[in-house]
Amino acid sequence: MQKKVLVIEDSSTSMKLITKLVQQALLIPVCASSLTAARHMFGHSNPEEYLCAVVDYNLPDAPNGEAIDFTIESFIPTIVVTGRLDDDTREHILSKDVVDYIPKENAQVYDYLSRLLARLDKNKDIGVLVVDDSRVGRASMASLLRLHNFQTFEADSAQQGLAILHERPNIQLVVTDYHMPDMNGTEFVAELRKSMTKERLAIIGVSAGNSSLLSARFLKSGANDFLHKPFCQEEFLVRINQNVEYIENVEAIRRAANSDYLTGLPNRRHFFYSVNHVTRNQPNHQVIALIDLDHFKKINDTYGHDAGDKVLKDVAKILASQFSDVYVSRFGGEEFCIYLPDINPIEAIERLEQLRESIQSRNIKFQQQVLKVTTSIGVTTIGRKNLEAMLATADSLLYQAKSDGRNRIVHDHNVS
Ligand SMILES: Nc1nc2c(ncn2[C@@H]2O[C@H](COP(=O)(O)OP(=O)(O)OP(=O)(O)O)[C@@H](O)[C@H]2O)c(=O)[nH]1
Repeated sequence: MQKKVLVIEDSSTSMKLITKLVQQALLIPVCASSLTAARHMFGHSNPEEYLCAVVDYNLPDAPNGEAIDFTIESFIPTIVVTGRLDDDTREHILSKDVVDYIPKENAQVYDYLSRLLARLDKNKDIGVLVVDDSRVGRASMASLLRLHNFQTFEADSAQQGLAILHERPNIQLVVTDYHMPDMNGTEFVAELRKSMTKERLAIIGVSAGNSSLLSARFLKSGANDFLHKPFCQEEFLVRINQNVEYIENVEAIRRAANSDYLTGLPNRRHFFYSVNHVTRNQPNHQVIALIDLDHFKKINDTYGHDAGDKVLKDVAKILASQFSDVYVSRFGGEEFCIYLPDINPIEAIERLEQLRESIQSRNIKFQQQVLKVTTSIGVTTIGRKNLEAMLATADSLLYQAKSDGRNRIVHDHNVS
């Protein structure tokens, strides 16, 4: 469900800018130009409907941050924007349980706000583990993380931390103290790095130790970052967000490198990588199917390239849903490939026949038109060690399916 953002701001220029950012983040702005209007608009709404509130510190009927108290008391995570840049205001704002404080210094603050809104929305699915034997230390870091919507887990020892990580695959970040009873922080980091890379799990070391060597030891043991205690709330959260963004960016690059831009299916390179892993274990039976759309050029020529793209996307969806248990790829153009390991060849051919029929009977909607397409499929059931050799056989069977009239399967099972 699309979440709402309560915006309380008396400057119409700022309101316009913030409203636009909220909409760009695919959230619904609920706008009020004063505290009174905000109370009226919020009424008895359910705070769960709101992702957060963006509140101006100084309003005509709330000159000293009273609107912040209202949103916090209403259980809405609160981001404060203010034109006041003095330290007293900053201290006053940060003494309250706000998500963040954004001084209106320059145009960059709106970029920061935009990223913050996107983060708050995404953070609800991200786990962060805090490992510290001090209950107070753990609780203070965990409560800051909760303000930023993270799913937060706490461990009072390295062993407990390892157990929680094992149970919670959505943990993307660990914040660990150095002094712990069973294992120190750098030993804990080294242990984690045995199974999880920096790109899969970010680790931030924290310590009150005076030695500047400690940060180097954490980093050399595999931590992504380090913070000296006591740290300021803003620095802690900025570092947390930066490290989470790093993991997300690496994942986005990995996904883009491995998938076909149009259909989202694994691309040829990734298919070879995954399938070569499986073939090394020499599965009992292996089936490879090469699937090629028939007379696809005619669809492009008649209805345009966008219509052709829509056909490719719809066919890819059918493939992905009917063969989610095996390996599917768009090889390029209008050609797809499926690799089925450990399968009875007859069952594989039946499944591929169902696929051919599903594609043939699908009404593909493009603008006001309904498009139809058929496929020719070459299937080799003679498993070989070498993937290229199986593909070459499937290709010649596909060629035969085309020359026999298209919209059919040609296979080599039990053909002498
Ligand atoms: N819309 C669209 N067309 C593509 C894409 N990639 C390749 N094509 C087109 O796919 C068509 C393939 O045409 P051909 O190789 O002649 O094959 P065909 O028309 O399907 O004929 P047969 O395979 O012999 O049945 C060409 O017109 C390419 O431009 C794509 O990503 N999108």
